[in-house]
Amino acid sequence: MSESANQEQQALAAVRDRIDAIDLEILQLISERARCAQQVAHIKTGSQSESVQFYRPEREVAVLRRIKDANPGPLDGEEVARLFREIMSACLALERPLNAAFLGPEGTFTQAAAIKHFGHSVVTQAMPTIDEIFREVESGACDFGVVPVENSTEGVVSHTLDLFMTSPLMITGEVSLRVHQHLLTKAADLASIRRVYSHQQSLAQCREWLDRHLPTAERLPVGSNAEAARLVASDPEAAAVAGLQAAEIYGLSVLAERIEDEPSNTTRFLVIGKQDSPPSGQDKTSLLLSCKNQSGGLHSLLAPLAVHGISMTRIESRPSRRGIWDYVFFVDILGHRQDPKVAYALQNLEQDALLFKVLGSYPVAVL
Ligand SMILES: O=C(O)C(=O)C[C@]1(C(=O)O)C=C[C@@H](O)C=C1
Repeated sequence: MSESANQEQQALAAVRDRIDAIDLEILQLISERARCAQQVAHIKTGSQSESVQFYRPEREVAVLRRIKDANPGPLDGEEVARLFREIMSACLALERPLNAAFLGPEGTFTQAAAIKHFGHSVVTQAMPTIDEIFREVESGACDFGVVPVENSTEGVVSHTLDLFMTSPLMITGEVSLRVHQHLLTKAADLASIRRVYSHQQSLAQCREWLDRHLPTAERLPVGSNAEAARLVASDPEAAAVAGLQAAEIYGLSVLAERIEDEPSNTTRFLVIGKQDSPPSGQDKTSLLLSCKNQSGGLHSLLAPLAVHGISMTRIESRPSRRGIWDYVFFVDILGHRQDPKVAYALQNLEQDALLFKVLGSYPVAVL
């Protein structure tokens, strides 16, 4: 070995020794943190309160925001927050394992959203439909559910919004996920593909790519992308539009990567549960409203938001199913329903609205 190669080996060994020592220190500190979480659980279990809440969304975002603010680098803030997300997830599982229902089968973007929000220690439970996610949480069989609500390319998932009209569940969190779609198959080339399966939203997100590269293949909408991947695993003339997780789970190869028409394609998911979240300092509130069907009705209904200086981040209308041309509005505003300004505005809104329901206040997503 040359002199310079020898020096390089020694330098490398010295840094690796330092890394080994640091890892042991990190391990000691993580273990100490986990013991603190056990103490928290002990205090919570002994409390007089009727429903013990192990999962505290407002505390979790406070921890993640503090870590991001204190991050000295060189790791990126998002990256550091993701690491702490996992540490907290493991600590919570030690207190009490949490389970979350998602739109199955295994490998969907909804499952990825659940893991992004709760960390890998959450026990995810696949449900065949969005309705069943709601039912599973309503019955108490699952602590939380994760449902898709809107996509930046394709717009709202109207079925999810419709379910909020009748469900007693509340929104306790939101998750945004960059969605990359891939063409997964057992076929050797594009020419062998006769059928393309996917969820209808995903087919729509890749419409231009499919028109260009697979113009004659039949497009077959199914319940989820992962379901499409499962079907394709036994059909050599078919392809699925789905995420990488599905390729791994169903043993498919990726024939084309990132085939979504919009590179910034993002899907927003909501976390639903029996309670919403206490204030975290940076929150959103989702409302379900309807007004009298008369000219200027919506304008005057929303006036209290402007009067109290509250920002509206989203409004969607859906047929109310009470009569034709009768609509309900899904409105997101910045702030928590317990913030004084928001509370006043909501009081005024409630007086004028035909239908007024707070779907929940929840922390603005950190990751
Ligand atoms: O602070 C709490 O209430 C905890 O239970 C601890 C902890 C954490 O690990 O920091 C774990 C789970 C909760 O969701 C929030 C925070």
